[in-house]
Amino acid sequence: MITLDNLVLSYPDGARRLTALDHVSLTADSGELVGITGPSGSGKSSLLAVAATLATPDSGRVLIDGQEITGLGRDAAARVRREQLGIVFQQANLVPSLNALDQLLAVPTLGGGRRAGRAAKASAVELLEAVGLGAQAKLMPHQLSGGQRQRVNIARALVSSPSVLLVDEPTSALDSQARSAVIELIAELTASNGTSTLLVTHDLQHAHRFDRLVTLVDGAIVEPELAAV
Ligand SMILES: Nc1ncnc2c1ncn2[C@@H]1O[C@H](COP(=O)(O)OP(=O)(O)OP(=O)(O)O)[C@@H](O)[C@H]1O
Repeated sequence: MITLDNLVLSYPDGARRLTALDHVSLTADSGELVGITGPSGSGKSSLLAVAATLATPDSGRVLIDGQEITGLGRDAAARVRREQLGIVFQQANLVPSLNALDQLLAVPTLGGGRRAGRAAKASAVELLEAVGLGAQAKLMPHQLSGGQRQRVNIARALVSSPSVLLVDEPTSALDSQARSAVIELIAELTASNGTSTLLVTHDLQHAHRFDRLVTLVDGAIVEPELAAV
C-alpha cells in the first residue's frame, strides 16, 4: 500500500514559489490501480517524483506499507527505489545492446549479467511470459515494436517484486491498439501481483480499467471519483 499524506511541493519561481502539489492525500491499496489525470502542469509528474523519492516535499509524508519513505538519505532512498518501487516512465529506455531477457537480468536485484544463475534466469523468463513476450526473449530492442519495448520496460520494473508500481504516461509513444494492451497488462499485473499502482495518464479511453481515477488541477485533487464502469 502507498499513502501520500498531505503533500505540499513548491518550486522557486522568481521571487515567489510555485505550488506544484497543494495538500495532496491519496492511497492506493494492495492490488489497486489508481489513475491520475489532469491538465498539463497540474502536478502529475511532481506527484510521481515525490512518491518515487526523487523529489522531497516541503511538507507531508509518503508511506509504503505504513513505513515513511520521505526524508530518507540518498542511500536509503535508493534502496527503497530498488527494493520496493517499480518505476515505468514514458519511454522504455532499454539498453540497445541487450536482448529482452538480459534487460531484466541486468537489474541489480536479480544479481545477474552474464553470470546470472538459473533461478534468476527462470524468474526473468517467467516475467517475460507474464507480459506476453516469452517468445521474444532473445530479440534486441530494435527488433521489438514500441508496445513490446514498453512491455519489457514493465517486466523490468517488476523484477524486484515491488509493492508499489509508479507509471508515468506509459502509452504516449504507442498506437491505440498497443495502448489498450499496455493498460490492460498493467491492470492485470496490479491485480495478480497485489501491487499498489499509481498511473499518470492523459488518455482516459481506458479509464474503466482503473479502480479509481483522481484529477489534479493546479496541484490539488479536485474530484476523486469512482471510475465509471
Ligand atoms: N523542476 C521544476 N522547476 C520549476 N517548476 C517546475 C519544475 N517541475 C515542474 N514545475 C512546475 O510545476 C507545475 C507542475 O508541473 P508537473 O510537471 O508536475 O505537471 P504535469 O501535470 O505532470 O504536467 P504535464 O502533463 O505537462 O507533464 C507546473 O507549473 C510546472 O511548470
